[in-house]
Amino acid sequence: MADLILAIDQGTTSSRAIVFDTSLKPVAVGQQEFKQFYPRSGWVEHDPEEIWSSVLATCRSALRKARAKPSTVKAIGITNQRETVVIWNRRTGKPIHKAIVWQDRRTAAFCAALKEKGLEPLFSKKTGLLLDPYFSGSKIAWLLDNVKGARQLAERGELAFGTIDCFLIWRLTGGKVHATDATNASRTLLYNIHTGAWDEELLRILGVPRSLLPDVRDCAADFGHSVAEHFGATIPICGVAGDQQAATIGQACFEPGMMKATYGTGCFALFNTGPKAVMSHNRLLTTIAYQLDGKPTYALEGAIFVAGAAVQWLRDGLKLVKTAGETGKLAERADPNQSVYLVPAFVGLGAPYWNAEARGAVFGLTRATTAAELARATLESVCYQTRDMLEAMRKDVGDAGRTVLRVDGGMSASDWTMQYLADILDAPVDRPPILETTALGAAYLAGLQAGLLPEPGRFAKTWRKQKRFTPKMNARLRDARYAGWTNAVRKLLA
Ligand SMILES: Nc1ncnc2c1ncn2[C@@H]1O[C@H](COP(=O)(O)OP(=O)(O)O)[C@@H](O)[C@H]1O
Ligand SMILES: O=P(O)(O)OC[C@H](O)CO
Repeated sequence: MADLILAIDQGTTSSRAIVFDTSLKPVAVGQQEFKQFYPRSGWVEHDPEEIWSSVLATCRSALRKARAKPSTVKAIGITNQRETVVIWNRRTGKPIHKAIVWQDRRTAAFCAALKEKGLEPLFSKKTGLLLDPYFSGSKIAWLLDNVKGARQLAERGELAFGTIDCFLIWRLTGGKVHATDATNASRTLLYNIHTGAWDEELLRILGVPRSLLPDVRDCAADFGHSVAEHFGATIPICGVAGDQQAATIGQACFEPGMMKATYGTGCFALFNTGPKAVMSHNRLLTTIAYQLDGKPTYALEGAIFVAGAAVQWLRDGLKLVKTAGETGKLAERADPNQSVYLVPAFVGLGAPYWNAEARGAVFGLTRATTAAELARATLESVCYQTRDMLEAMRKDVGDAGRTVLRVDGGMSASDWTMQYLADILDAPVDRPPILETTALGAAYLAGLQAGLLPEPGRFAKTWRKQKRFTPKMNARLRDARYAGWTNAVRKLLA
């Protein structure tokens, strides 16, 4: 039987496992949604035990569907929702609390207080990030301060922190390996992206003991072996990257100037800046896109918290549609003369606004407004937010920002949205045949390390587009539509 690679994609709303062959064709998929906990307004938690059991179940299901003999699975790649924090007891392996999810805003006041003290430039300079509750650092501090006895245990070296990749590696290796990769480390607010080390000064400011933190490795590296009881054989774990970085790899954005945007729960655009860390002057993030052979490649990133999540809200909250896919058809029926704008600030606004306290609003409603206009406004909001990000990027990198955008993720399946995106950005939008580029990126990293797949340059040549969306809207209409959006955001933030 031919060799196989198992990619684990642990996302915000579901865990997926995809078995790939060594030409990176998906052979079988397992997927399981898990529970979201919203204990208070703006708080979002996951149960780490459910994350673990869903990962095990989806891997086993994908391997079963692929009829894979355990000995033919040569490598495991892991990609994950980033920033989400788990802290567990090193002796028992038990988490001390639920995972605090990247969308969680409970540390907004804590971050604001650090900003008041003028500390944001220091954090930005070292980590490329902003003092926003989005990132792991303030969530770790919250757990240490709010879970009884946690700080003492941490100071005695009895606790371990990890983003989801790290927690899964710990569990898969039977507690032998406490490690993460440079892309996940670069999202914590604790990791110096220039020196490639945990930063003692930032640890001190946030009150995080060094003993909590994992070892940081390349994206293609030795992360230990999964113990045999999980999948019937010991399998090397050798590819790890945060999901947005894995999508950048899966989209083969290896050259400076290449850009991808992934439309899942949120939307995250990464623009490759090569071996140079470009610091944004326009409220974007600087992050590690990937690290191979000890050399980091950097990216500018725009992060939007709500993209597909707004479509889910239409489906599950308002019950305007039965499936996410119906929103495109509904939007087509909308009255072109109505100017309805939805600003989906359900958990605040990310790039380039970074307003943790903002909440969503709809503007321009009339008696004539129907579900169709609301659906259109929802899909459009994702495109306008991408334009906001791109405007900031173009200011940072000039005309290099006027590039083709490679898209992926569940929402990129919507032709209506992708055409509107090309129109509003005034840039071509390319969609590959496989929208699961996140898992593909993780599989590629694992296959690269296992010696099954070629170096990035040759892998990039295999990238194909399924469809290009070319801008068709006239400039006057584009400017008017976008001006309506910026006006709506201004009113919301006033
Ligand atoms: N055809 C579609 N049109 C609009 N939105 C869609 C469509 N298909 C899926 N989505 C949205 O995409 C998201 C799922 O994408 P996915 O990449 O699986 O997300 P995640 O990895 O964040 O869980 C959901 O929020 C869903 O509402
Ligand atoms: O789970 P996703 O695909 O929405 O991605 C979440 C991001 O990694 C958060 O930074």
